[in-house]
Amino acid sequence: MSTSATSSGRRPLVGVSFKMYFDIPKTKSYLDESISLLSSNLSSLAQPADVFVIPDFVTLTSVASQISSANSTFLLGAQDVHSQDSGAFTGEVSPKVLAQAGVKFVEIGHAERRRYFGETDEDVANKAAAIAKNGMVPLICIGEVSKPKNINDLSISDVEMVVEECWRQIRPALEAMDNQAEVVLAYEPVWAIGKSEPASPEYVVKITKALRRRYNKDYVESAKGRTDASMRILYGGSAGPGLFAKIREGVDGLFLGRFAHQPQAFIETIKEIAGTK
Ligand SMILES: O=C[C@H](O)COP(=O)(O)O
Repeated sequence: MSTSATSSGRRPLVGVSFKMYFDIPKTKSYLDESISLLSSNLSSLAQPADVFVIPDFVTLTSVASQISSANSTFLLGAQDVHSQDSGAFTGEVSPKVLAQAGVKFVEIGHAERRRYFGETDEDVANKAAAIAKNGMVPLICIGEVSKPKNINDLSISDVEMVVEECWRQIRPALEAMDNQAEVVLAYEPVWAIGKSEPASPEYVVKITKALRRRYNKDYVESAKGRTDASMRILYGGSAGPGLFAKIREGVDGLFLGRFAHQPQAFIETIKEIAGTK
């Protein structure tokens, strides 16, 4: 796909994480089918989009080989990383090695890593800086833990409270990175992950628009040297085909999980985000 930007200056972005759902044969067959489907649909896409897949660490290099031997436009992601390039950190994975393996996006701060493995905002900030230093893009997951009580009738201060909770998770990372570094925010309300349906489109648009306003106020208009184009926002949390059109006002794409674990559903969602001719 070409690298030209959309009118917003931000290229659409969509990707899927396999979390720990796929075994080795499933990862291979999923990629084979998705690569073939994407390549046969590529010429019908209305605009260029960045499309990534995030396998587990064991299959990362074989997925990289599958992508490159098929000359596919898929980009590679990783589910986590350590903040140091090398050292005595048994069981961890180096950002330098991920970059050597061809990784472009590194997911950090996912709600499951925060909840089960104690990842903190400080860890996320250190990892974000290491990812950017190694020439990759941090995909920083943020989101409020609890569903607001009056979700269908949010006041300005309700929205501000959610944004504040998210902003506490992202600010240390933005401060730790070079101002020129590109970043992706995956806004995933924790209460909407792993459910049968996503947060309501109205809610997602309100929060994601407010997140972008906050970013522009704090980092673009304040002359901190960041640009509007250097941060893309994705929505994640039980997202799938049919959602993007309803929330496109607030986001640059989707971060998919279970509802893109069938290649056909993944490709359908990519087509919705890039548009078709
Ligand atoms: O990493 C992806 C997100 O956590 C969403 O997962 P899900 O769509 O299966 O809820």
